Amino acid sequence: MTIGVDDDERASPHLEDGKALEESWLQICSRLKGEVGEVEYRTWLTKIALGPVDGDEITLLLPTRFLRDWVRSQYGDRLSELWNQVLPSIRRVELQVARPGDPSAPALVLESDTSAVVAAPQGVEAEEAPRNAPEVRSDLVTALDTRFTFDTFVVGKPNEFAYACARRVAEKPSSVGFNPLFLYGGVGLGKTHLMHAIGAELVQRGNVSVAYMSAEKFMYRFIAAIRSQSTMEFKEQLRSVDVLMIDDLQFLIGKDNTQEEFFHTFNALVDAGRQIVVSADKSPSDLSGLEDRLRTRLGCGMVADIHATTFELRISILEAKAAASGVVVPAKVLEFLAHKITSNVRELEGALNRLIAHANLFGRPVTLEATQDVLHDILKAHDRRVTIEEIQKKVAEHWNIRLTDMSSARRARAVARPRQVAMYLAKQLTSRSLPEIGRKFGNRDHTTVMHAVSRVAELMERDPAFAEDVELMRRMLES
Ligand SMILES: Nc1ncnc2c1ncn2[C@@H]1O[C@H](COP(=O)(O)OP(=O)(O)OP(=O)(O)O)[C@@H](O)[C@H]1O
Repeated sequence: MTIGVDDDERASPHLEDGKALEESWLQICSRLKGEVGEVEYRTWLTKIALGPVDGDEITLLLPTRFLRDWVRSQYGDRLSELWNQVLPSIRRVELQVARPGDPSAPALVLESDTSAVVAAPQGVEAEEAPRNAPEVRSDLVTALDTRFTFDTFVVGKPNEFAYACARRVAEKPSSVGFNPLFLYGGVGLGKTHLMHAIGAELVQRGNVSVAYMSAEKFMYRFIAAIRSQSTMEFKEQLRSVDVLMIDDLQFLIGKDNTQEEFFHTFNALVDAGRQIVVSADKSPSDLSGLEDRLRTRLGCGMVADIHATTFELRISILEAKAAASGVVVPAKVLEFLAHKITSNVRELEGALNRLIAHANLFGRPVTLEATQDVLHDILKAHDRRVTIEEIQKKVAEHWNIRLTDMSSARRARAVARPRQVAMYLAKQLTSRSLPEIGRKFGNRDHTTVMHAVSRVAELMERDPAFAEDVELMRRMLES
């Protein structure tokens, strides 16, 4: 991290003036903030304190080894460049750890003493550099995506519980009953978004170290640490954070050693009062393939699921994203997309983004016709091939009624309710009109179908068990 500067290029040092040093640092901080963004800056760079200057070298101090390594790997070169630009007498930047909690740790007072501009950091851990020592892996953490905040997360029935839990953890990490927070749900429904939002919120409040990574990354880092015989450093880095978030935990199924390591890290952090947030595609009890003791511990805090989106939520998400893009997308187009693309938010967002990009590129307004044209391939892939007959058959089987009752006149609830569900699913999963659906259900009127659709939607809102049943049915039919 040393950058060379010719002697004659060096400006006269102003290091006898502590203020110059402080001002230079402020200037550097402000430039870094502009370059890396507020969230990154707060997460990593506000933890840096000025250390002593020795000749042409300045020492910067970080509270943990983990932070030092991270800052060194991500910002080391840039810090050197900036120091040299702002204060050319500085040619080298040294990063050191000032042990937290050490009573002799430096007060980091800027003095206008001629010999020591900054109070000597007595608590500084010397940079150990034994030959052949393994490199400490500092690329443990994935930076938070600044787009994924609570503000940009659209809340609706299917995700309101998970959202409330995430907010709670961001406000009061490690509260009883919320540690760990386990978020689960299908692909592309917002688990990662919520985790990043927790991270962003915590970082904004300050003074909390947050580590987010996928379970896959966790495993690769762990393997790399074993290979380079640096598992102690790996453990130390992980265990030094206040909040650890691991995404897509299902990846650890069948990876016994990594699970074991994760289990110990998990216990160490929870025992030390740190917060853990985990996401997966299934609930802890359904993650067969994970060790029992790990599943048990994962289910000990708060388990929150994110359900498949409803039409209303898809519309709200599309509205929010269209508004943020600045492109006018007519309500008809949004409704069309929300009807057609029901799989997950990622695909819905992808389709809208493509429309918006197209509109921007050609400067043409978004119309229903243009949408069908631009999204031709996506819409084709989403064309539902489920038939009303299949729906009737599956629903009848599930609720244990006769197939003929789908079109019979019987009105007993045990028969009428499954029939309504089948009508609801027919509306959701096929492109048939209400009268067409009615005809398939014993020549019923389209208003009967309309009533069935709204009745089922209403019941789903009121009764989560019923909603789960219907959702399950839908997924089975779609797959
Ligand atoms: N409620 C929501 N409001 C706004 N955007 C959302 C919402 N839910 C999901 N998204 C967006 O959808 C995309 C996919 O979400 P995300 O990556 O969080 O899904 P995931 O559940 O983690 O999926 P995976 O299982 O593939 O990891 C992201 O761009 C995210 O911002």
